[in-house]
Amino acid sequence: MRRSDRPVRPGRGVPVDRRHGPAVVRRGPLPLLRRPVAAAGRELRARLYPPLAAVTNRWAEALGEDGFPTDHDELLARCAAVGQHKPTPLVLRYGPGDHNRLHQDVYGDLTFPLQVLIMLSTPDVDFTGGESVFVEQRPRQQSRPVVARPGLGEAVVFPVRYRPHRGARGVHRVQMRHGVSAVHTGRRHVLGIIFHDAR
Ligand SMILES: O=C(O)CCC(=O)C(=O)O
Ligand SMILES: [Fe+2]
Repeated sequence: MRRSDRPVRPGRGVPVDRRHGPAVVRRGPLPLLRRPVAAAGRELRARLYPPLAAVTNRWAEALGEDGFPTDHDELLARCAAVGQHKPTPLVLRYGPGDHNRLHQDVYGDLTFPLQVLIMLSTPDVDFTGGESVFVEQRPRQQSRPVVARPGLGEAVVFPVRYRPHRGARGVHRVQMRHGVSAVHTGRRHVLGIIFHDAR
């Protein structure tokens, strides 16, 4: 199958709730992906990949897992070999009331462990609300939230599923999910870059 510029699927991740009067309409943040954005997303993805692969390979070593190729084309070839052909970079648009439930962007057997979001709007000017939320789940502990408010053009790099943590009994996985708190006013645009393709 040819890789296309179409978004993977509407509202990557899990749908958000959006209230229209008395009815609750469930829909995801609107995926907007036009050709130039797709091309920019692909180039960014390839250029951001090598230093992140170096980090994930240190993680893999610490956790006793298999590592990842140092070249993004090689990762995409491995994705294709397991049926993951669809490109995943996506521009998401959130309007008032839109949010994104806590989720993990896993789209097949092959998951590259880090992903990136790049803020395309100016917080407090273009929108209010709409914080990026990350929740860590450590074994036998209560969940720990972390909130990020990237400015226009700023990026956040975060784990797709888990990160290594050195505890008293060695290195273990700390699970992580991410989402977005409700946008109160305005429009919030984000470029989401996931390095593995989707099934
Ligand atoms: O809009 C955001 O801050 C995060 C969107 C998201 O779920 C992603 O980029 O995977
Ligand atoms: Fe996501």
